[in-house]
Amino acid sequence: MTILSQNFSLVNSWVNELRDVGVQQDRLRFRRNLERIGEVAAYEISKTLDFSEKKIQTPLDKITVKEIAVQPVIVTILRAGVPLFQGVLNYFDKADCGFVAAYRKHDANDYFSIKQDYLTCPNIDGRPLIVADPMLATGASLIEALKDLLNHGTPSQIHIVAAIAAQQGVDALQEAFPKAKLWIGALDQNLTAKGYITPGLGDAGDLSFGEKLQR
Ligand SMILES: O=c1cc[nH]c(=O)[nH]1
Repeated sequence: MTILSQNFSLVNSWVNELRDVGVQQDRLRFRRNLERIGEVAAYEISKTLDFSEKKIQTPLDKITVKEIAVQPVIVTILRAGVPLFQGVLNYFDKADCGFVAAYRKHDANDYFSIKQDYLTCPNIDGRPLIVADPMLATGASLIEALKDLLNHGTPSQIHIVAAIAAQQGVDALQEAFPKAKLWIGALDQNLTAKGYITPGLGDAGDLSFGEKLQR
């Protein structure tokens, strides 16, 4: 697991702004900070990919260069994942993309189960798979989405990008997918009874796009 804020960088400032109630209501800034974390994660992931040689012609000469051998597939879970996903896609601009729709269905006691009702993805066989999910809380929706994705093919690598992860979600994910590499903005220790990361930042989907109606 790589914690992108561990060595103190701009990522710390972006995560701080995501968390800060005095700043996080600025939706444009909130989404852009998620996007920036996605961009940094994409850059770090790119260092772990396979590169192959190709020849290009400059205006002056031919040159042999190194290029990403196989473009990744980037997947996100709607709707909260969209800004982080956009950041990863900004850098991996030749990637293919997939989408999963999942939501927490709450019962009368406010316990929730994960309902996944849509998945579309291009061929992931032999390609790096990057899943962008901003809040890795229990890991339940991510694990379910990944299991479903792996019914569609076998990626060469699995990378998970999150802005904030809870230790419980990290543990669950690492147990279910020991080979997956995690790239997270910051690691928090706790979850509330309702499955929110604490201190966390609140509801990433609502802060990005407005408060949803409960269903
Ligand atoms: O803390 C959390 C957990 C899941 N989703 C969120 O938006 N926030």
